[in-house]
Amino acid sequence: MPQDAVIGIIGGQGWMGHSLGVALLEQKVLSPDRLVISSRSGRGEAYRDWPEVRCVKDSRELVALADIIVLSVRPADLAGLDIETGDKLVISLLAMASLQEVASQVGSDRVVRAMPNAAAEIRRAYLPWFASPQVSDDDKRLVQALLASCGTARELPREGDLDYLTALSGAGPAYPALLAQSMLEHARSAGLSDEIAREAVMQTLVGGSLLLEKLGTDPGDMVERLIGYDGTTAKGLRTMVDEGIGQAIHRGLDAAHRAATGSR
Ligand SMILES: NC(=O)C1=CN([C@@H]2O[C@H](COP(=O)(O)OP(=O)(O)OC[C@H]3O[C@@H](n4cnc5c(N)ncnc54)[C@H](OP(=O)(O)O)[C@@H]3O)[C@@H](O)[C@H]2O)C=CC1
Ligand SMILES: O=C(O)[C@@H]1CCC=N1
Repeated sequence: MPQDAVIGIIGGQGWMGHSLGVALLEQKVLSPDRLVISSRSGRGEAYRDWPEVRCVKDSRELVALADIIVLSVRPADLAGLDIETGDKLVISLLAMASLQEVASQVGSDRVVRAMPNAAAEIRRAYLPWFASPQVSDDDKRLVQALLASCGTARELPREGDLDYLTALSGAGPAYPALLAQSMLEHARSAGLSDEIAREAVMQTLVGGSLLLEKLGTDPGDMVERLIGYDGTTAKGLRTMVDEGIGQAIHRGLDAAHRAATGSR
């Protein structure tokens, strides 16, 4: 990254914006004097440890101060952004807004679409991104370095893949939370105390996910291995599969994907 490049995050007090801003500062990818953030409600608590971070209310002021602009407002607020970035590099974190929509809203052709997820808060997000043809190789290296501060960043070959991943990885903790909620309800109804039920569910999900990550094999192999073991777990797995858990997940991802593509 150019030593003196200033990054501006529009919506930098929000959930994704502050996760990225704080990650960049904590990992010293950026010094605080090179970060500018904007939010209509002014300076919040997110940057209290870095008083050198400039916080402005007017995003046009941010655009004037920054060399690279990150858009982290809600999709519904995109049309209300009254900014003109010239040919500055713009990185949009917005769901649903295409490269073309972002480019025409801000007036730059150098646009990257990235899709974080809420695990950016603990630097464990998956962050796929897609760049317009006007984005140079140097720009791409910089984008990769900025996004990698929040987890695993990956350039995609097609914009459509980003719409798909908005539905899948963009949801972050949502689908694990749904599974956890259902397991927790069941454990409570079986008479376990809330404390033990929560501990059991969380340690099972976290431990199981870490093991799958470490093994690096197809998760289907683990399902088959446990079905082959033919014990208690096999009974649970077979019943869940027969009851249509696979179809329910596919239909849910289809619905989220349709929402992510909007009218495109
Ligand atoms: N949350 C998530 O899990 C994920 C979110 N995303 C995407 O990230 C983007 C941000 O989402 P998220 O962080 O959750 O949203 P938040 O509502 O937490 O943050 C949005 C921020 O934008 C600010 N804002 C709105 N309009 C303006 C404006 N005109 N100028 C300056 N600041 C403005 C708001 O502050 P104020 O009202 O004070 O201006 C707010 O702090 C969204 O587009 C979403 O699609 C992507 C993946 C996951
Ligand atoms: O639910 C949403 O709209 C946000 C954006 C993508 C994932 N979460």
